[in-house]
Amino acid sequence: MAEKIVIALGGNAILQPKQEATYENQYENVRISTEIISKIVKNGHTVIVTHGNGPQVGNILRQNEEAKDVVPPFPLDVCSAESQGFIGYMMEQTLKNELTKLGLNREVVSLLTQTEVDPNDVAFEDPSKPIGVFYSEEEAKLLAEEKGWIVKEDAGRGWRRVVASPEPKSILSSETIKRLTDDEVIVIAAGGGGIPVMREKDGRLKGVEAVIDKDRSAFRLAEESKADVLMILTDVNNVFVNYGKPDQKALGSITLEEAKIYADEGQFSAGSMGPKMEAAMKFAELGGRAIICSLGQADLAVEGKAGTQITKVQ
Ligand SMILES: Nc1ncnc2c1ncn2[C@@H]1O[C@H](COP(=O)(O)OP(=O)(O)O)[C@@H](O)[C@H]1O
Ligand SMILES: NC(=O)OP(=O)(O)O
Repeated sequence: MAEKIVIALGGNAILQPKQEATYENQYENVRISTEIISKIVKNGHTVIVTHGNGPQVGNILRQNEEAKDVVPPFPLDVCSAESQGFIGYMMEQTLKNELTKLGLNREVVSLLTQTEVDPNDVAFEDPSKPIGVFYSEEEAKLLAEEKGWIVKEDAGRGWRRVVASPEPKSILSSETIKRLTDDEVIVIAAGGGGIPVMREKDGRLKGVEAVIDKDRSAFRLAEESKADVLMILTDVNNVFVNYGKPDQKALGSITLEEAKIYADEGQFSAGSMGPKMEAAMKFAELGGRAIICSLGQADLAVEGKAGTQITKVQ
């Protein structure tokens, strides 16, 4: 059965933590991702692709700060737009090339997308979104002192700069995205969670200095574009219970009720699997099928043969 699938690509799909952030490295990673996505399209499904931008937006912000005496720096929402632009460019180009290789002549378009947030969101008081590269605790604390950054430990992987990450209220171009997908166009949208914007009292839009979590905005995108499937791709084949312990167990097909029990037990870490499971559970609550799996098993997972699959009822 042909389905409309929102595919959210994790940060690792664009840049692995130990890789240098060169254009070439990121382009090749994106090409590998789009090679797999093109197989899903070949199997007859409609896809909307979204992606993270944590490492990239952090690096762009840093470039702005380091060059501030030569070129005036841009605010974080503009850095977010820049990262969405360059990742979208790589994705649009590689996806088109991979589809052509498979003999598919499909239109691919990358939309610079704004995401509305609430300016009074409590998240502004407690920055939590890691961006940029990883540091040792010592380096991070030194940078925090020198540059006035807020730094935090990132899910056991090292220390990173953090910025505010408000909840996405709505994806501003979701109606257009829906129309394009109804017309069989493959859309890349809301990259990096979308550019955070707020509405002034008179209704005008204004940029907000923050970075939205892409798993949360992927849920909004799936909800608003009326997708059948929300698929979150990361670097593990499945979600696990007792992750990292000798008795860890991979989750296959589970119900929303089971997922809620595991979430209440604290099985999903706040900075990594937590937001993915939160998005997946919200989507399952709406009656859709949510999948969390690795990039390499994405096409199998769509057919229900891999990954963690969450639905309201089995
Ligand atoms: N319960 C769990 N099951 C599987 N992976 C988990 C779990 N808890 C934490 N993780 C970690 O979550 C990571 C994926 O989250 P993250 O690195 O933020 O994803 P991405 O950057 O791909 O969006 C995995 O590499 C794994 O180390
Ligand atoms: N915006 C965002 O969530 O990016 P990452 O997935 O790269 O952290």
